Amino acid sequence: MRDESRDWTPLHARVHQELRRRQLLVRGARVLLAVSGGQDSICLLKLCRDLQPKWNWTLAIAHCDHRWPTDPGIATHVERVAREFGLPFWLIVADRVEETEAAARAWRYRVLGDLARERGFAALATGHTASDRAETLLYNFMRGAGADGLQALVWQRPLVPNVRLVRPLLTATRTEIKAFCQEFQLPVWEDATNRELRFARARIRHELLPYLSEHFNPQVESVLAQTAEVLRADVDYLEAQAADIANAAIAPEGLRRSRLRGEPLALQRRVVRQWLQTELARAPTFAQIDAVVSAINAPQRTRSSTMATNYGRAWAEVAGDWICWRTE
Ligand SMILES: Nc1ncnc2c1ncn2[C@@H]1O[C@H](COP(=O)(O)OP(=O)(O)OP(=O)(O)O)[C@@H](O)[C@H]1O
Repeated sequence: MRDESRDWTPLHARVHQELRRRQLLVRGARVLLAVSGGQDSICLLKLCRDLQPKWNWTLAIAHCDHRWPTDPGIATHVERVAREFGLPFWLIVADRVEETEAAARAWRYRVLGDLARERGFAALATGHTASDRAETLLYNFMRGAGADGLQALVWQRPLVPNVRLVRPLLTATRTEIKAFCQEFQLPVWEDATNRELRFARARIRHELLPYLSEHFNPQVESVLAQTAEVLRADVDYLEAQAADIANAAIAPEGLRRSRLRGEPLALQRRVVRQWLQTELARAPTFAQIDAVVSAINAPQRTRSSTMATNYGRAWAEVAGDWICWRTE
């Protein structure tokens, strides 16, 4: 029998190893590929198709039509590509045009997750890359984020019951992927790639990263992606520690100070953030978290400034062993 892996490029081999090492997709899995038509997801499609005989996967393609005026033709193109690759294809068309990038993404993940579950796919695979990871890290860094915000774009996570979202290309940079697509003359729909660029992070991609690469480190994208990877493991560990403390510290009365005293500041902040997330109408700010953290060792009746909570405007106040909410 012919060994297909003889024709593999270094990228094929790397993705194959990552899949195995991280157990992203098991042998024989049913995998739905999210294909936008741009270079990243077309590269994902080619790689998965080539690796398929080794893994014995069942593959299919899904494309979401957002009905953006700039998009005509992409859905038909992706459908044609699916036919060329001999794979089943599903097209999901939006009922209405979403206004923001975030709303469009939320809709996309929802409908793709539903489709995967209904059709019995255990995984939905996307073409996110190391470059996406580096951009997300820089973008969140400049907007202000802790380790949690910087380690965005994980290799895999649950999407809906019985379906995981997996990102097999997270070590590949966009430059590598472009070269791969050119080498195999893959049918990339350029507009789809450009559409991916028009949103908020376009300037990071086109101005900041090239500048950093030229003046500081040519490997900046891979290095930042690795930073995200390291932070991911740190965050997982801290979250697990914080969850244990939160179980004992958070109660209907409020926050139990004796359980938090003596814990490292990193864990105190995490537990307080978790508490505030359930109590406040909006995501807590760094200043709000720190105000409550300083109340852990503060004298009786110390109070924070007023915050918009789920019960109206209130402040956090020290009362014996507790930090509780008080209103006028
Ligand atoms: N219209 C679409 N139909 C199917 N899959 C899509 C579509 N748009 C994006 N995807 C999938 O999502 C991946 C990432 O694309 P893109 O960066 O545009 O989306 P995103 O989810 O908004 O990413 P980010 O979270 O990095 O902003 C693509 O490689 C593809 O797998």
